[in-house]
Amino acid sequence: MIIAIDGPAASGKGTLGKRLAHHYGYRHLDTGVIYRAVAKALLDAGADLTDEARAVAVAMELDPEKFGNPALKTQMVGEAASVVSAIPRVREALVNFQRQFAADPPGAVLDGRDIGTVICPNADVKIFVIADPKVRARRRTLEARARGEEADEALVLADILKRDERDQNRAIAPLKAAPDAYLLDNSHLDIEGGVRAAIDIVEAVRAGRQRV
Ligand SMILES: Nc1ncnc2c1ncn2[C@@H]1O[C@H](COP(=O)(O)OP(=O)(O)O)[C@@H](O)[C@H]1O
Ligand SMILES: Nc1ccn([C@@H]2O[C@H](COP(=O)(O)OP(=O)(O)O)[C@@H](O)[C@H]2O)c(=O)n1
Repeated sequence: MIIAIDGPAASGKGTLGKRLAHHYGYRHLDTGVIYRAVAKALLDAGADLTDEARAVAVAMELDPEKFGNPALKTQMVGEAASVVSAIPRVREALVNFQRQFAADPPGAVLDGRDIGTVICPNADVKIFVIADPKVRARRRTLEARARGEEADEALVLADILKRDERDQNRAIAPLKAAPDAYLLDNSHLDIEGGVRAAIDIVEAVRAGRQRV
């Protein structure tokens, strides 16, 4: 089974993806880290984020072993990721890796922006996670502070809104819910509540299929 989770910045996709994968014994891929890794490599090299040839070359040489690097999680890298991810050839260079990850047994949970629409349009279950922007900003701020970073909630909110706007309006693979995605509003749920709601969605889809 393939579970696709999409949604805006800091909506809780990664948390749900990880927990769902654990629940079902599947593998989990946070696809945001892939774009973050491309962005960080360009930033580290002092390269222009819009240098298409260079960005594509970096995307083709990514080392998945390094996707766990905590330095990928910063706000600056997230913002840069949103710029490089709008380059069509960068996205194309990363499609096969993601689809292969999704296809490998025993099953997979992928979270990102275009999983249900572009990467895995035939996913068994698609969930589009949303949460009030202020709630997302609060949670992301607490997360950054827990890592020991300084974070101003108003600036975090501005970053989230700017990234959502860019991700929704780009020409290729924009952030949007697939027509057959289930909406999960995480604003007023704690993590356990969100996980239960997501499992309920998966189980409802499975039960519906068995009836057919
Ligand atoms: N339902 C929730 N209640 C409280 N905090 C949450 C909830 N879901 C996620 N979080 C926290 O919000 C932050 C963003 O969640 P994350 O899963 O990283 O989002 P995304 O992958 O969409 O960017 C994390 O610090 C996470 O622990
Ligand atoms: N499938 C994906 C995942 C991320 N991205 C881009 O990568 C950026 C960082 O993604 P992320 O999922 O790590 O961001 P957060 O929601 O964790 O803040 C996003 O703002 C998108 O521009 C994308 O274009 N497609």
